[in-house]
Amino acid sequence: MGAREATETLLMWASVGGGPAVLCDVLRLLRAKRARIGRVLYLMQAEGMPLPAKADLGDVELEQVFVPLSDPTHHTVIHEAVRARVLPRLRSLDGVLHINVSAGTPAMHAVWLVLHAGGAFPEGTRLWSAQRPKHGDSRIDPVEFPIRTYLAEIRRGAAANPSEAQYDPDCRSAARRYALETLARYARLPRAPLLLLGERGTGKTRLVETFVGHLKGRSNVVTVPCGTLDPNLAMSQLFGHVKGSFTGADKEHAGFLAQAQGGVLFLDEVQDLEARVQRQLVRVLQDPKRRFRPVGGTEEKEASAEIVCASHLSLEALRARLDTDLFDRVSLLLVEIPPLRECREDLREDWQRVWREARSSGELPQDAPWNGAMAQALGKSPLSGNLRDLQRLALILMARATGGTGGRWLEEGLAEWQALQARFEAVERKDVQGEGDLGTGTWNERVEAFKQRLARAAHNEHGSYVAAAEALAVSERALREHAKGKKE
Ligand SMILES: Nc1ncnc2c1ncn2[C@@H]1O[C@H](COP(=O)(O)OP(=O)(O)OP(=O)(O)O)[C@@H](O)[C@H]1O
Repeated sequence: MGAREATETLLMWASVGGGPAVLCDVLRLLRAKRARIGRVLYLMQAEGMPLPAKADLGDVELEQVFVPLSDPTHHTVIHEAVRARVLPRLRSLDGVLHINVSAGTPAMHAVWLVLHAGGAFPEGTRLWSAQRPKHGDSRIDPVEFPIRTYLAEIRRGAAANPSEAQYDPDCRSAARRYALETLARYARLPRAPLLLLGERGTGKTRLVETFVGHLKGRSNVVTVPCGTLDPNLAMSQLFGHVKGSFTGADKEHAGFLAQAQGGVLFLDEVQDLEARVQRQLVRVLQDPKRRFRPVGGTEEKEASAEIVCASHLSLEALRARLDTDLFDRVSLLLVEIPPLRECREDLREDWQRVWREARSSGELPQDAPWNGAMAQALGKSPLSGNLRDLQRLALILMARATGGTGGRWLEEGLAEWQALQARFEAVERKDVQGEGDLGTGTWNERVEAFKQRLARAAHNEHGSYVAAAEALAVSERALREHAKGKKE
């Protein structure tokens, strides 16, 4: 078979014990399995290891890749070396990649399998296990351990113990790095309530459920989207109730706070809690043991839970919506998660993460598509829906890529996303500016209401009160006061 026809690649370690004979054996056995190997990436731990004779290789091109290993039995050392020296070479491959996992130490086998499970190799990669017994014939068998098995294992582990931080604290943008570093510092403090503010879709919920839970060493994170609590039952939903405490309470109910015992109670959109619940929470927060009384109960219970709150509102708007005592207690430690438009240096990484999560089919590329037009479109979009705008783009592109709409799916999908974005951005602007609705009341009340909307719109447009005040040549304080609806 000529090298021009053969498009498949074999990747394997140079066997220290077996030498070139192992490679020739593997090539022969793969050929018998109808693999059309035209190229071999031959990984060598030390320079000067023997190579097969040209005649034994025939048309197969051999590319030596020197991967120095200080310790070939150490998983981390091997993993790092392979990531740095081998994976970048795989970008240029066409055709199927075959990997012989058998040559090398057990640590090397494990690294191939983990990389495969993590999706580091091109779609369609085949793993092989080759054996050369002292007696009898050599053989090569497919590694029968499908990726799904690993992934299921990883997901099971992650669900039971979400210890992996989803955010990369080494992010590029100064704004996000500052926020994450502050969050990490604060989250390590036991029993200190934490408040996260950030626009919708900046990933607050995910951050609390993974990063904060992990930093606090508490895997049990009970998330309560406060707006979903039933106004009549909110007290019981949060603090529980005893049997018979109200009509329909035919058995005792523990409530979210008790469920978060020893873990984290995450109150998302905390301003949506009704006033009575807010008052009750004040009591819980001022007690280091987090004691509370279930509805209808006489005895207090103790929930040694950490409390984290989040809101998409600005600090000013949150202050206006929360009970003052509650606001004072939950806002002791504040972290503001910046919107994506203030972290554009991280955009490509964010896009890659969102793509990987949204990727629903093995037919789709593992790596998020990227070109100049996309960089430009994403770079200039206000991305007011934050990660959700990226999710929309991923879904539009995926629908086109899998829908058989031809080769221009990327350009056409991008144009479709831009058109939709324009619609959503317009809705967002109207929402902030209250376009078409000039309110009711006296002239002065309407003027005040209008100033409030103007101040909020300026904040939204410029990303912060400082920037908005500078652009409009007004004092930052005045702008904040207007946004709060406070008269001068
Ligand atoms: N690091 C991440 N990588 C990929 N997707 C993410 C990441 N963080 C969050 N997401 C996804 O982005 C979306 C928004 O995240 P999340 O719900 O955590 O944001 P939020 O700030 O709590 O917004 P909202 O209050 O609107 O729910 C979710 O669909 C979530 O799954």
